[in-house]
Amino acid sequence: MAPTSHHQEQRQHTDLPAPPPPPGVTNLGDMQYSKKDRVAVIGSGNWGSVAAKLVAENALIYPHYYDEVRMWVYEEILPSGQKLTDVINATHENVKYLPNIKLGLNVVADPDLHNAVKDATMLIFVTPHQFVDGICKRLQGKVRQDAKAISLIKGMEVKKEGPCMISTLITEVLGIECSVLMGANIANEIAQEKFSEATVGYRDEKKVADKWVQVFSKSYFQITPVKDVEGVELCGTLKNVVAIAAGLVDGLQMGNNTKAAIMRIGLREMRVFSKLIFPSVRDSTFFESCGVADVITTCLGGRNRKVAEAFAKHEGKRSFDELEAELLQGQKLQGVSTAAELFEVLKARKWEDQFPLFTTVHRIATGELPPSAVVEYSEHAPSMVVEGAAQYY
Ligand SMILES: NC(=O)c1ccc[n+]([C@@H]2O[C@H](COP(=O)([O-])OP(=O)(O)OC[C@H]3O[C@@H](n4cnc5c(N)ncnc54)[C@H](O)[C@@H]3O)[C@@H](O)[C@H]2O)c1
Ligand SMILES: O=P(O)(O)OC[C@H](O)CO
Repeated sequence: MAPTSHHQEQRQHTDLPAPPPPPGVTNLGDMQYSKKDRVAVIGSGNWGSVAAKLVAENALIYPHYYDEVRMWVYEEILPSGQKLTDVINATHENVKYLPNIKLGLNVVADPDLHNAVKDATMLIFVTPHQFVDGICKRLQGKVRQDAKAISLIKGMEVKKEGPCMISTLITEVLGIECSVLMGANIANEIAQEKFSEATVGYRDEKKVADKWVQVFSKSYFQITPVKDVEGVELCGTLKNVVAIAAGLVDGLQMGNNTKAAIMRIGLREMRVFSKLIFPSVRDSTFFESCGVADVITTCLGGRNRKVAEAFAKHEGKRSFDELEAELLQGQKLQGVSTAAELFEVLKARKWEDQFPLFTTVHRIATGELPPSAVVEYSEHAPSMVVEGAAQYY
């Protein structure tokens, strides 16, 4: 049965004038007051829960949002025998994926995907990337055609014709516009309201980007809109492969200089790959939170780094899948599958030599190379430049 909202009495400030726009937002135009928006979050993992907390707080502050934020939960039974959704709705905490953080009384966990998105005008997609295709297919014909979407998902799909970004997949399957939000955003830190930044990538309409900026912004979470969906999304996607390399370096105890070198080489491959695939990608995007800042934070403190460190410590004898299950308890890595997807693209285009770090990470993850190979390719790199790429180095 679909859950109901218990929190109407919790709404605050609805009779007050709207607060000033957040930093970076110049003009919300008439969209700010013309109709109420209903926000739904599709996904409820570590970052999904934080996203729900952020938007639910803002939904109570701004009068032009409905209070209730529905969060679709992939239902599971906890060791206590209770359903995760029941526990979230009773305690207002995602005890499995974001323990000890209150999500807000207006976040309603809903295991029914169709009900979760019903009447929503703003759809936030935030699941591990491997599940989004199936979720979108289930949502076909079930979302409002005037709804706007945003993807917080760091990952991509590979189709016959090449890489397909998740925002594109959402647009293709659901027929609605999709922006992206990426950045140096380790979820647990934002949940604790520690200052950080993010980047919204949008395609055409700045007005739409401004709405997304508004609904996510807090004084401790500052967002810059950038008209470069592909650049922002590729940054968020590819940095997970660099994070695996950084974790291997940590596991091999190679020190800070080596790790900094891996981060630099990784950022360079991110930029070259992005620009070869989408020449419209802007250089400046790599200097936003979604670019260099996310590479840094993910290589210092992310889950991909953590699991790759353990993989190297075990000399590749325990698989990433096994270590992921043991170390992350249900949370998902994106870097290993992204390395495989990336490798498919590189192989199809005969670009493997052009991207030695990306290629080597994949070969290490599959057991073809030992973890130490992460630093054993770079002497070959400069001479290998495919046509069109030289300009990006
Ligand atoms: N956690 C972070 O710090 C962080 C920060 C920024 C971006 N991201 C990105 O956000 C996306 C979502 O990550 P997360 O951290 O919210 O999730 P997570 O890794 O914490 O949790 C995994 C989620 O997948 C769900 N799930 C498991 N099997 C499923 C299935 N078959 N179908 C659908 N869902 C299933 C689980 O219920 C859980 O909600 C990823 O692309 C990630 O890269 C994460
Ligand atoms: O924990 P990771 O490695 O999935 O990274 C989390 C975020 O993407 C960091 O911005």
